[in-house]
Amino acid sequence: MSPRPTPPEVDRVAAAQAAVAARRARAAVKKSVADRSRTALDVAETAWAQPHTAEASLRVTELLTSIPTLGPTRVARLMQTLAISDRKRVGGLGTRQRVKLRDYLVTRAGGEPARLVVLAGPTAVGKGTVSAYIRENYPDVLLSVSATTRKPRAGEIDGVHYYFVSDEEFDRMIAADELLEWAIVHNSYRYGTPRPPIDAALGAGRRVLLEIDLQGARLVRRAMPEAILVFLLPPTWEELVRRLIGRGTEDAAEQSRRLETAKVELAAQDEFDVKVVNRDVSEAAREVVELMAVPVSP
Ligand SMILES: Nc1nc2c(ncn2[C@@H]2O[C@H](COP(=O)(O)OP(=O)(O)O)[C@@H](O)[C@H]2O)c(=O)[nH]1
Ligand SMILES: Nc1ncnc2c1ncn2[C@@H]1O[C@H](COP(=O)(O)OP(=O)(O)O)[C@@H](O)[C@H]1O
Repeated sequence: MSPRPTPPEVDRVAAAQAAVAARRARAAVKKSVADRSRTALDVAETAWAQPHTAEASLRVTELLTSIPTLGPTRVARLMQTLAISDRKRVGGLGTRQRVKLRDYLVTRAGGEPARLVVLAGPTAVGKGTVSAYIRENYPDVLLSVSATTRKPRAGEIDGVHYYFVSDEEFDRMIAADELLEWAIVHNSYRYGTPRPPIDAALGAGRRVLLEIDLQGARLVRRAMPEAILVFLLPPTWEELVRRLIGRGTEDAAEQSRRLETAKVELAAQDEFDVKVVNRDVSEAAREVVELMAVPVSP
C-alpha cells in the first residue's frame, strides 16, 4: 500500500492541478476570443461589401460585445480609442473608422494587421511628391523601390527611384516569382514591385508604402487583402491639369493622353479603402502615415 500523501504534498498536488486548470481555461478564453473576433471580422467585411444586409445595420457596440472579455466598460473605452460614436452601425462607418476597426479585429483574431499601404491616384496628382516627403520625413516607413524597363530620367538614381532593368531581367524576375505585382503602365514600359524586401520588412514589423498604378493596386488587393488601398485625389480637376502641365515632363500629346487616362482612373476611386486629398503635401503625407499606425489594444 502506498503511503497516503502528507498534507503539504496534498497542497502541492492540488496547486499543480489548479494551475493546469487555470492554464487550460486561459487557453480556452484566448481561443474563443480569437474565434469570435474572426467571426466579428467576417460580419464587418460582409457589412462593408453589402450595405443593405442585417450585418450592416448591426451596431458596432453589439459587434464588439460579442467578443468574450469585452464588457460594456471596455467597449466604451475602445469606441473612444477607435473614434467611433456609440450609436454607429457597422455599415455606417467612415473609411478610417473601418480601417481602425478592421485592424483591431484582425489583431484580436490572432493575426498581424498589414502595415502595407498602397498609394495610387491619377497621373500628376502628386503621388511621387507625397512618397518622397514620406521617405524624407518618416524614415522608418519602407518605401518600396519598383523595377522598371523604362530608361532613367536626369537625376534619377538606380536603386533609389527605381531599379532600372532590361527587358530580359524583367522577364527573369517574373519567371522567378520575384514580383508581388507588375503591369504595363501608360501603354509603354513594365513596372513591378519586388517581393523579397516587402516580405522582409513586414516580417520585421516595419511599415511599407507602395506607390504604384491602379492596375498594380488591384493586383496587390488580390494578393494581400489586408493591405490598405489609398487613392490620392487632386483638390480639383483644374488643379490636376495645372500640376501635369506645370511639371513639364511630358509634351502636349502625352499630356492629353495622360489626362484621358486620369479620367478613367478617377472613376475607380470608390474601389479604394481611403481617399486622401493632396492639397498640402505634408498634410497628405501625414494622413497616409497615420493609416499605418500600430493598432490599439485595450
Ligand atoms: N503597377 C505598378 N505601377 C508602378 C510601379 N512603380 C511605379 N508605377 C507607376 O508607374 C507610373 C509611371 O511612373 P513614372 O515612370 O515614374 O512616371 P510618372 O507617371 O511621371 O510618375 C506611375 O503611375 C507609377 O505609380 C510598380 O511597381 N507597379
Ligand atoms: N500638394 C501639392 N500642391 C501643389 N503642387 C503639387 C502638390 N503635390 C504635387 N505637386 C506638384 O504636382 C506635380 C506632379 O506631382 P508628381 O509627384 O510628379 O505626381 P505623380 O507622381 O502623381 O505623377 C509636380 O510638379 C509637383 O511638384
